[in-house]
Amino acid sequence: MTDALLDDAAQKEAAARKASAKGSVLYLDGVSVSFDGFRALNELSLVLAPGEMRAIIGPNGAGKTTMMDVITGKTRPDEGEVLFDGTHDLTMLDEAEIANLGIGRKFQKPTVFEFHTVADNIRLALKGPRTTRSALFGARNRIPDDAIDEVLSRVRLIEHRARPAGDLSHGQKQWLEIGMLLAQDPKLLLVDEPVAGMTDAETEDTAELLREIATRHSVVVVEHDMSFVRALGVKVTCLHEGSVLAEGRIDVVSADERVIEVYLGR
Ligand SMILES: Nc1ncnc2c1ncn2[C@@H]1O[C@H](COP(=O)(O)OP(=O)(O)OP(=O)(O)O)[C@@H](O)[C@H]1O
Repeated sequence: MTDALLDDAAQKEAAARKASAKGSVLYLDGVSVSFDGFRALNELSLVLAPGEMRAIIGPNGAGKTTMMDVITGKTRPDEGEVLFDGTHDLTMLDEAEIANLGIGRKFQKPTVFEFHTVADNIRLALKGPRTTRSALFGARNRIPDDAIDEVLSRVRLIEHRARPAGDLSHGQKQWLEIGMLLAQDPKLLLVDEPVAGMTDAETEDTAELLREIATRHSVVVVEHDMSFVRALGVKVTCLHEGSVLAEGRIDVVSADERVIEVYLGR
């Protein structure tokens, strides 16, 4: 292709992306973030459709965490647009405001309340006043057990409801934390490396769990485990040096020479 044709194609792509902002749940366009002159995100653009689950892959330092930090308001971009639901400009909001809009994030390490029961962990997370005290002794005691059990069934922990969360396996703690997020009924769920440290069986169950979750919520999941990403069966975005290197079906992305060179072939 000539330079003129390439410019034309890039402009058409940008125009199509712009048009897709309206109906999207998440829209990033030309997002850049620098740390001391180093570009962690470099004109990153990404569009997530309502109800879509997207897997984000890419080598260490590609910008995956920084992208999640920008979406959740932890990091402000130097430039670029970040829209939620086509209307909310996330670059103007703080972390609490973004969480209240319905964006939930699960970090890699599970952070459950180890000394509380599994059921009480969900009780704490269900909508209502936010202090632990009021959650356990006040308003949230009136949350019907049915609501708690519904979440626990979804995350496969119903049989463990009365156990202290600290007794759960690593994988079960991850599910409990996902359950705590689901209890808040977020519109968009951001999940960072959910299967790191899990057994093969737990990894398979987590893929199934996320597929179920994606029937009711939009999901962005960052993960290095390619068999897990394959099991999700969703569109994949490979980041490299802060930009999208390749995007599409996993079999296409994983066969891309550039993806093999910078990531999979290592
Ligand atoms: N607060 C910061 N200050 C300086 N540099 C940072 C900061 N946060 C991230 N970086 C740098 O930005 C780049 C992107 O980092 P990021 O954590 O987003 O990558 P990643 O794709 O999540 O990597 P990994 O797979 O290792 O988690 C890295 O080179 C990192 O060192």
